[in-house]
Amino acid sequence: MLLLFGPVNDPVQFFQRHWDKMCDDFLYHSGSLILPPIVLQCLVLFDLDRILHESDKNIRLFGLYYPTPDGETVADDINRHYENRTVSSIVNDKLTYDPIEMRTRFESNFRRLRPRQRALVQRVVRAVEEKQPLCAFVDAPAGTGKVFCIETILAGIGSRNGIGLAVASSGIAATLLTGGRTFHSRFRAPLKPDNTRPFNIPKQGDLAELIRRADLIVWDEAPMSNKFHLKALDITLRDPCNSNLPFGGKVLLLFGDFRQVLPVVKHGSRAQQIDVSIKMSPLWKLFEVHCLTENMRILSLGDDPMAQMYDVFLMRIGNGDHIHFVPNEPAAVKLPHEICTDKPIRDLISWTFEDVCEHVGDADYFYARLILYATNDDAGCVNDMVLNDFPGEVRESYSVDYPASDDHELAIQHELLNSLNEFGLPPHKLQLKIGAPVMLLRNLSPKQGLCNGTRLILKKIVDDDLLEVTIMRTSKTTLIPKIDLTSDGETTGFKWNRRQFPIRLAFAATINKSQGQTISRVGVWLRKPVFAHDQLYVALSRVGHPNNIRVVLPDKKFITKNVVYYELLQ
Ligand SMILES: Nc1ncnc2c1ncn2[C@@H]1O[C@H](COP(=O)(O)OP(=O)(O)OP(=O)(O)O)[C@@H](O)[C@H]1O
Repeated sequence: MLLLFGPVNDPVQFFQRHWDKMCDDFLYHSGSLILPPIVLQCLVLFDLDRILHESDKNIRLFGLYYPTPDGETVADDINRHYENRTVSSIVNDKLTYDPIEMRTRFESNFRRLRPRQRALVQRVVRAVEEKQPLCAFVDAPAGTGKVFCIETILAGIGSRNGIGLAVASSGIAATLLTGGRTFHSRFRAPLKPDNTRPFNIPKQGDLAELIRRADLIVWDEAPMSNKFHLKALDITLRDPCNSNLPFGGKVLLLFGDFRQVLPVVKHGSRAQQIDVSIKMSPLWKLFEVHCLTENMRILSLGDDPMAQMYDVFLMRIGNGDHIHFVPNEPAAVKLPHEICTDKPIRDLISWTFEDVCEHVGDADYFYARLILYATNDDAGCVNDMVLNDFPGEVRESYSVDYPASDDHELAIQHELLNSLNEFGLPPHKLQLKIGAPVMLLRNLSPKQGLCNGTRLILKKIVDDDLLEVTIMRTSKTTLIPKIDLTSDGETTGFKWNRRQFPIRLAFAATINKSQGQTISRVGVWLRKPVFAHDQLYVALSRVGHPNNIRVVLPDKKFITKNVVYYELLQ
């Protein structure tokens, strides 16, 4: 992580000083065998190289080389021996599951599938068994069992010793899938989409081998991605698969909901936003569409009429079915008074974070609670208010800000940079308290579940450059270093860096950040109304029952705006 994101000025010296602290695993596995330091160094370098490859980097880029010419081969041989591998490590990683356990999971889930879920799973498993190409899109509104179906399909493939690659457009969604990776990291896709070039995957490399051997590719939250990425994936898969069929003849399964956040087009018009949707891709016509319609979260509540009514209401919000809401105001919607209040934000904070002082550091408590707002202007304000009431001493971390170029004229503008509070960057003056929730702002290690949007609990400030945190969803403890985050330079006209912990407080977050997260108690602060497609639906659908949500609106009639791009929902 330090090499990828951190301020390690001299990686070679850093390695020489610390390599011996990184070889505990190898010493443990070597048992009675004594490995000389030079071999241990090779093993550490080999492991580093493997980790860097996940981010499309390698040790040589950091000036690190094996101490002997055959170091890499020696390390690979030893690793293969320990792990009993016969194929490349990247493929091996995908084959480490137990097929018997997979069969048990598949059979247990399969019995519970609802009719539409079952039809989908059977269709996919049959295509894989018969090696038939398949392109399918699964329209899955919130709670209809998308993750449940994906996991069932992956278990079915795993039970036959097959390989299923699970990717997602966002880091958060990737962490919910077994072996999930972001689409960008798995396929080495550039952030700026280009539909004319394949992704950078050499045909003879490990990744190409993995793609060739994969029986299935599942892509969750596909509607959040740009149509050019779909096209580039098509071109990319044909080469390693030696096939001219679309997507190399693979079984490709896209999951998602067009009622959710769309691909980002900065300052884009409605037409531009719609145009980049995968639905506008010429490839879209190849996809057969399956619909999951039963909200399993609501079904699990039993025969609860309020939950059922809330489900119907949510679908109307998502589909922009406003006709009966506010006559003559197509973008306006009157929210039910049961979920609304015009009381001050302080009341919303007390309701959402009830008895917060008794839950300092309580991961389950904070995982279940979040306040959402629509615009970035409101960022910080709610977080600061809650932090004020939160017990404990305020700890401050100041960033070091500097222009990305060496231009001396720019170099004197530190104070100006310190004063900027750009979206996606942590603040210059980061105020924290031990036991408070924070949110990660970068995909540090999707494999460890450290993604942009991952919520954490701050456990300890180890020193000025390191935080000890607990990942809320898994309760695992990990370390977060200070890293260099680059601003896109939109405000300043030039790019600049901020060296800071890549986090923000997470009592409150934007609606967009909450996508894909199930939260038990949600406060929505709509001081300013939503501005993007189906943001209101995303906010309201985080919960399955009206008792678990409170919306603060400035309008006493509880009328607010709902933005829906109907073209994408047809
Ligand atoms: N057929 C099923 N039988 C029993 N439980 C199910 C079934 N399908 C889904 N569930 C359960 O319903 C809940 C919601 O399912 P899941 O998380 O898969 O939905 P989702 O569509 O991914 O939701 P979201 O997009 O809101 O995160 C989960 O607790 C899941 O285990």
